[in-house]
Amino acid sequence: MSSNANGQQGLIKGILKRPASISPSASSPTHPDASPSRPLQNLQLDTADVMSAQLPSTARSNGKSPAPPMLRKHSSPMMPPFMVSAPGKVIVYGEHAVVHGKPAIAAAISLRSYLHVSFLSKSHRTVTMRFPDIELEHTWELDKLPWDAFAAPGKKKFYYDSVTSLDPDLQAALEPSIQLVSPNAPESIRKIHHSTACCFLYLFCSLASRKTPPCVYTLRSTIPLRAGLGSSASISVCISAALLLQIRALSGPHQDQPPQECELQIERINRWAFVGEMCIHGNPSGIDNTVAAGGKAVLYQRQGPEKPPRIVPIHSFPELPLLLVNTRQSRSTAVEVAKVATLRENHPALTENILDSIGLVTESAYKLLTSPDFDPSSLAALKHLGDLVTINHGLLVSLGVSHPKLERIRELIDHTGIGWTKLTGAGGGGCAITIIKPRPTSAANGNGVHHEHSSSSEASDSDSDSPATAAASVISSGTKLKHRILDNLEVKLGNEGFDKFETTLAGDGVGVLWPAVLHNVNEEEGGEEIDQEKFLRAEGTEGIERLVGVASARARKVDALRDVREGWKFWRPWETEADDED
Ligand SMILES: Nc1ncnc2c1ncn2[C@@H]1O[C@H](COP(=O)(O)OP(=O)(O)O)[C@@H](O)[C@H]1O
Ligand SMILES: C[C@@](O)(CCOP(=O)(O)O)CC(=O)O
Repeated sequence: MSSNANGQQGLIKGILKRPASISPSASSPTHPDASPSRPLQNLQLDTADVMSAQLPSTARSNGKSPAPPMLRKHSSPMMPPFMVSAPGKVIVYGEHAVVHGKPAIAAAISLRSYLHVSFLSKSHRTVTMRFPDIELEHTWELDKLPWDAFAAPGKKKFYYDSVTSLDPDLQAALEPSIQLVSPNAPESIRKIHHSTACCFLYLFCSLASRKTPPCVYTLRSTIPLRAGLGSSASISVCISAALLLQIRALSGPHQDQPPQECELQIERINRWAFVGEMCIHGNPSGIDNTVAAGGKAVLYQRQGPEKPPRIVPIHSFPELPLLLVNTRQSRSTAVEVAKVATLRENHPALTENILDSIGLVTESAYKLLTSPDFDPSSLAALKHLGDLVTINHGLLVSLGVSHPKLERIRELIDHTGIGWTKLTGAGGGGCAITIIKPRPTSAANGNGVHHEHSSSSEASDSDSDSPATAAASVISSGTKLKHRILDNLEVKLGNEGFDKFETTLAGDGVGVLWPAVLHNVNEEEGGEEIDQEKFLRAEGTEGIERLVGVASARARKVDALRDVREGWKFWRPWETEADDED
């Protein structure tokens, strides 16, 4: 790839492609997860030095061919901005039963948070958090942050450490800096701002250092907040990944990274994201950050109070088109969980049976997904997964955690025959998900409902679209019909006050755009830099996705499923595994 306008792109790519290197004289002990392929040994990286580090002449620009040697640019120490991104999640099977020890499956969705990191000249000595989704903006003076507390003997944590609880002394040391945030906001808003600020500062003070270059962290998310979609885990993963990249504690992402190495990077990000989640939630289960960091899907099962939960990645979970509808009905997870507990007290045998059945639903899905014969493109396999969605919803209704709005959404969607629908998460409001059928006409829901959209007149209508659409003949008529159904549905759902999102299930985890430059926009001039102001001005989900180079299959008018994310790189252990098998 050619270098960008300021000539630093090759250098930055090189930095990303190598694990944090050490000077030969460094005498730090070997850290626990060092491996021959990951010669990471330097445990206390000096961020300022690292961030102006020189590309070794052996670094390669694209993973294939050697890049021309580059000289250190003493006169231009400022880094171009970079971005990281992480997905939200849905529970596909097993919510509520998971509280009672049964397994659940959660998967990533293509709604994501995006964090833009830009650097200021050294004279600034500040760090700024710009989080407009919650109207939060704050600048701290770097020298006034409690670095000594975080570096004190017994307190200092390293990037490879596993931190499973927040340190009350460190929380107390952060308190004065947190109290500076939004002092005049109403109490309810201040609480949200303070927990987000705590998430950011705890990670910043743990991973960065006093010598960190002045930075601005700008965050925007396309994930609705507090709707059970893991928005907090997604931002925690972004913050963790950005800081770990800044201190060069991550290798890649790059194309030919072995699966174990991908997993190591994901694990490292995930550990710190869990710390961020603890700042926002107190006692998170860890499932949301695990999915946001690693992507795809995981099986999750509690193993009692003393043991850590069982978390098994499901790399074979297929990427599926998913319709997500937000009731916009606020609900409390605690209230819904308590409802099930009460039902269990009043009707122990019945409730236990329902919970067991939900456990069986999850196990059936897991068995199918991990079977050696599993063919994600087979209609029978998709129908099996879809039937399990329908059964799971019925069981959740029996537990009393649905809501009239969720039932209304299911009714509207079932009527179109477009897919299999269930509530997701705690219920009592929140969101519904629909796994979309490949061909809505032939795969109608089979319960005798008349499908207004499956008439032949509609199908032929869709074939005689405008010249522009017709020219995009790569879209099959089945897909056009599906789009038409979805468009009609959007109007109906919108009229009733629901928000509809067309997303993808089981996609990528954390992603990196380094530097924050898009190339196909303006190739001749070295691409277009995504600067902080453009990022802040982007309008809504569409504006953000367009700015950061995301083009959905639908926007590209093709039948393909996966969104194109131009320039973005991901750790995809499943892809390398698949390649190895070839
Ligand atoms: N886009 C965002 N910008 C800033 N903070 C966010 C954002 N998304 C989530 N958060 C933080 O996470 C909290 C929401 O977490 P939570 O209530 O668990 O909802 P969810 O189920 O979506 O994770 C917010 O109150 C805020 O502290
Ligand atoms: C109902 C439950 O199983 C899932 C709650 O999910 P959410 O809060 O809607 O993301 C509770 C839990 O697992 O802690």
